[in-house]
Amino acid sequence: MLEQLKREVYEANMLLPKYGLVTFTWGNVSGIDRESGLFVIKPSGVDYDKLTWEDMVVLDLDGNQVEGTMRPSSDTPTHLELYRNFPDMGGIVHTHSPWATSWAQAGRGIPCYGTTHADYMYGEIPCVRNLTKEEIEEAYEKNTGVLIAEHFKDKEYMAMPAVLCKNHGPFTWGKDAHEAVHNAVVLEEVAKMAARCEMINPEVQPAPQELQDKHYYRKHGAGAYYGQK
Ligand SMILES: O=C(CO)[C@@H](O)[C@H](O)COP(=O)(O)O
Repeated sequence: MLEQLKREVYEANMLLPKYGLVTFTWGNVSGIDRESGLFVIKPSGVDYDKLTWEDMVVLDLDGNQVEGTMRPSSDTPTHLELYRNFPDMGGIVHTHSPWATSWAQAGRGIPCYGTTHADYMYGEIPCVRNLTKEEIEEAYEKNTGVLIAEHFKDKEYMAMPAVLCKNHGPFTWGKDAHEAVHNAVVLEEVAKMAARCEMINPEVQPAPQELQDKHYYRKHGAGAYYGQK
């Protein structure tokens, strides 16, 4: 079932250690087949050097595991919540990449200080609040997705394919698993540059809006914006 998607999602997962976004078994990538309403995700706790494409787990949008013997990623409920709320998302990545996770732990969004950021993400990369004690106890991973969905409701979420979850880490997305990983790599680079930028100049200001617009729209076309629809 969904062999091609499993291979794509497996290859996307293998890019996480390749680009230095994960240590040990941290992180996970999924991809969805909108026609069947089934998505594929990495199994939980499996070393990347032991992972195979046949290990990928298949679930439906009710969260039922329809194929695969291994336990799906512990973050599956978050991926599921995002796929259910955002129809243009074709692939989702979660990592603990160190620079992006540092901004998440600091509870700060990442301002757009330059064109590298502006080429991919329109404006400040948001950091959403902590979950409440009740939200954590009720359903931590699901409510992480609910929180992200609340933030991006009625926004052009594909113009800002990244979010930081306070005291946790980043999630990114794209039209497919590979684009979601590309955005995860960009996020980590941008997080590193922004942190260093503030170290070099604590008074640094975001890049002029016209420069941000020029770069974002040149790459994505006019009309794609991260604001109210
Ligand atoms: O965010 C977390 C843990 O805080 C997860 O991303 C783990 O780091 C990976 O979990 P599995 O995908 O292996 O279940």
